[in-house]
Amino acid sequence: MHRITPHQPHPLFNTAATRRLEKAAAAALPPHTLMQRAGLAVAQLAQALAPHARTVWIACGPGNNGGDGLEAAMHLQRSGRKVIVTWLGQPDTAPADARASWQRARDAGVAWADAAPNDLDANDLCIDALLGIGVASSPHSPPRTPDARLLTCLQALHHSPAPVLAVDLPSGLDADTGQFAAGLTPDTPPHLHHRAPTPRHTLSLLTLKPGLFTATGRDAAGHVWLDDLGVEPGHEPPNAWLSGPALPAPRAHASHKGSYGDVAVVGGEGLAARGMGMAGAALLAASAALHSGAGRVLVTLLDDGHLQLDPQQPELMLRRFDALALEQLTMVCGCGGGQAIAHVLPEVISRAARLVLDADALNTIATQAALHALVVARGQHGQPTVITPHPLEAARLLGLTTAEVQADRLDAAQQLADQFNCVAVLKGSGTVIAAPDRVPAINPTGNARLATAGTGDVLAGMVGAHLAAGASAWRAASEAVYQHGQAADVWPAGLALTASALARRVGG
Ligand SMILES: NC(=O)C1=CN([C@@H]2O[C@H](COP(=O)(O)OP(=O)(O)OC[C@H]3O[C@@H](n4cnc5c(N)ncnc54)[C@H](OP(=O)(O)O)[C@@H]3O)[C@@H](O)[C@H]2O)[C@@H](O)CC1
Ligand SMILES: Nc1ncnc2c1ncn2[C@@H]1O[C@H](COP(=O)(O)OP(=O)(O)O)[C@@H](O)[C@H]1O
Ligand SMILES: [K+]
Repeated sequence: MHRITPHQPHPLFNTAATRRLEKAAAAALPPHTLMQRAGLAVAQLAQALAPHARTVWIACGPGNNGGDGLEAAMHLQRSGRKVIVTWLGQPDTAPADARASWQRARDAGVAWADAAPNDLDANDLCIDALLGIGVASSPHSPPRTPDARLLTCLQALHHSPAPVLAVDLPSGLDADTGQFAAGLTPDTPPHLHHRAPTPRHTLSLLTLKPGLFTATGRDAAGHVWLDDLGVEPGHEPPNAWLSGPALPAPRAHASHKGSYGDVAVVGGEGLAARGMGMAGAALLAASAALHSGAGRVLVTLLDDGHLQLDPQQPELMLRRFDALALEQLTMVCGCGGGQAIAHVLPEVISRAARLVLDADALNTIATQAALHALVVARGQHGQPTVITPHPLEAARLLGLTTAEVQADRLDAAQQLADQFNCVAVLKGSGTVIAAPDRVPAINPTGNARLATAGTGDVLAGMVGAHLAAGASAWRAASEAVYQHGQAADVWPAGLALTASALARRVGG
């Protein structure tokens, strides 16, 4: 068993793949073995997380997730804990493994209760073994009204003053998408709790599931642990990867600014056009490219030559659009581009050597099929392209609603990559990186301090710098996304994270 950190990549397996692995492993082992291993792992982690707990309340659902909880209850009771179990199953209808563990918990003498004890405190522990990968959450399956006792237990776990250890998954969370099943979403989003959140842990069993790392999964899961129950994934291919850090890229002594490439940022509609000056977005992207190590950074502002120099960043070279040698440049196009970006997009998409499309470039492409076709053609000509939409921009590109994009972020990112024939970065908690014919990746770094205007522009500039230095579109996107999130993760407490400060720190 080990805690999952962003320091190395991990394969992720969805429910169907996990079920196949479970079936193959179970067939090769004596009956009940996997549940015994799962329950023991849960009990061991519970002891480690709450060594001084007076009471351990274990909420057990009717299926095998509940069985894991019952098995853990037996171990914890035997080790001298005060264990209270609420079991929503019935001996005559429970799956065979869960029934066997119920019997073992009974024999060990655990206490049974209909609901959570009302005297739990921060030193105690709750174990959430209500629902695991068996949760039926497909939007296509008929809506079901969850049973009242299940909802009461879920609420008790959600509002518990004691830390919560979830078995396999936070109950109700879909392992594939990181969204809660209908009717099982916690009532108060964590950011609206007016108290320090209680620690949450999830012990994922057999495999790590993608839903733990994207959409609402990160908040729900808390710290993620894995116990593979002694089962190797064998020939089962992962459905996604949790990204790891970039390989170090030492600079040769015999190198010069030309070795690290030229980035040109095009965007920043001027104030005169529509009364909405957006030069800042382009300057943020340019600053990030500079601090990420680009050899030279050019900036083309779509402001009719209003700004001639950024005195804060004299390294940035302002250029008129017609003075750019597009075929030699890594272009970062769209940050603060407004409507003005439409005039330059056809040329940029057709001619740029390497290209990052962000923000208003994407909004414009979403409305013009001819531009979409030009992006697709870049892939056919082997010209690297990365698109960096947030969920609303992704929805516009795909003709979906934001909710539909968020409902299955891995699938949405893959659709973007396939439809636009390029690397797609779907931003947000658990940013997804996808490319045609490649297993997608979920980024493990970053946090909500990034939820401030301009951080997306910073990311676009960073991707540009990586591309300019010679990385493939995939590497440029995944390394930049990782480093962008990592900068936020190590951000000093008490210091405001603003986009311009982030841009200055991204190079380490
Ligand atoms: N995979 C492995 O290798 C191993 C798996 N193990 C463990 O087994 C777990 C999977 O067990 P599982 O298949 O029995 O499903 P589980 O999560 O208990 O849920 C099924 C129950 O929930 C109910 N239910 C479903 N949806 C609902 C809803 N929306 N609202 C309300 N109720 C809903 C559903 O009701 P039903 O649809 O049958 O009426 C059924 O009663 C897995 O996560 C891991 O912990 C380990 O022991 C060992 C190795
Ligand atoms: N809650 C969050 N957790 C992790 N990353 C976040 C969160 N909120 C925002 N981000 C990141 O911050 C950036 C915001 O980008 P974007 O929405 O395009 O902002 P802007 O257009 O203001 O620059 C993205 O990289 C996104 O992944
Ligand atoms: K659970």
